[in-house]
Amino acid sequence: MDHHFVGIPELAGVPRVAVVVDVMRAFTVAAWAFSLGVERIVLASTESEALALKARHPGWLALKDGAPAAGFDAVNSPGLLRSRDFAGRTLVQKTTAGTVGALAVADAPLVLCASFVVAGATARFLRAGGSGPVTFVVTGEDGRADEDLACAEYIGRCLTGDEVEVSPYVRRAEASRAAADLAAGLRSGYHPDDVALCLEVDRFPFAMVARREGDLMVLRAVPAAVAVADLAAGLG
Ligand SMILES: O=C(O)[C@H](CS(=O)(=O)O)OP(=O)(O)O
Ligand SMILES: [Mg+2]
Repeated sequence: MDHHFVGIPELAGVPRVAVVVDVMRAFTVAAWAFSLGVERIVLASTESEALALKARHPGWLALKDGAPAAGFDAVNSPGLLRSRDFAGRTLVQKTTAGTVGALAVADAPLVLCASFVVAGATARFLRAGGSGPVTFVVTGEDGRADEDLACAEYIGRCLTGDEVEVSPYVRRAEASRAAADLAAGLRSGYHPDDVALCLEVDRFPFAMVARREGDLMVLRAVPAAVAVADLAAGLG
């Protein structure tokens, strides 16, 4: 099938089906947040928008990448997040690449956000819906981030339904510049386990679907068994 792999600056027009990939670390973090009880993630375009949303909605939490900052409740690190309890909370997320990529395709009829921890569920969700050709948004390094490209290509191969050996894709991600920078502690808001946590394949059984809800772009965890048609009917 004719999938497209594009960086954020290359996006032209509105894709029919978009899978936005950020392995390190936005959509690994998002998946961990859902596993820790977050009900929905609101994707914000700026840090000030994230803080304004939090201020307008008592009980909401805000997360951003980079160093911890006043007003934010968490950073973009799976290792730092995993001991938290977010039961029933709404989390506003703003990062450099991942959330920007998802907002760039907000008008697409179907948007999934993905990383290795939800790769299998993402592929099963798309196959159950018979999605057809997918536009993979490779969010890092203007489309050249190999951790994102490897994950996108892996999901693309899985869409054929064939058995796909994941280890070559994980090795590429492990050798990526983002992994090296993270491992060297060059990125802020970091835990030493972050690279390993971002390279776990299929840790979680859900896909992550982003949709406009009013004037917000909202990400939700959806069981892979829920077909696209059911989602459209509001059963997701
Ligand atoms: O937090 C991250 O890993 C990055 C920001 S940086 O490259 O580390 O400065 O953001 P993301 O949107 O998750 O790629
Ligand atoms: Mg990234």
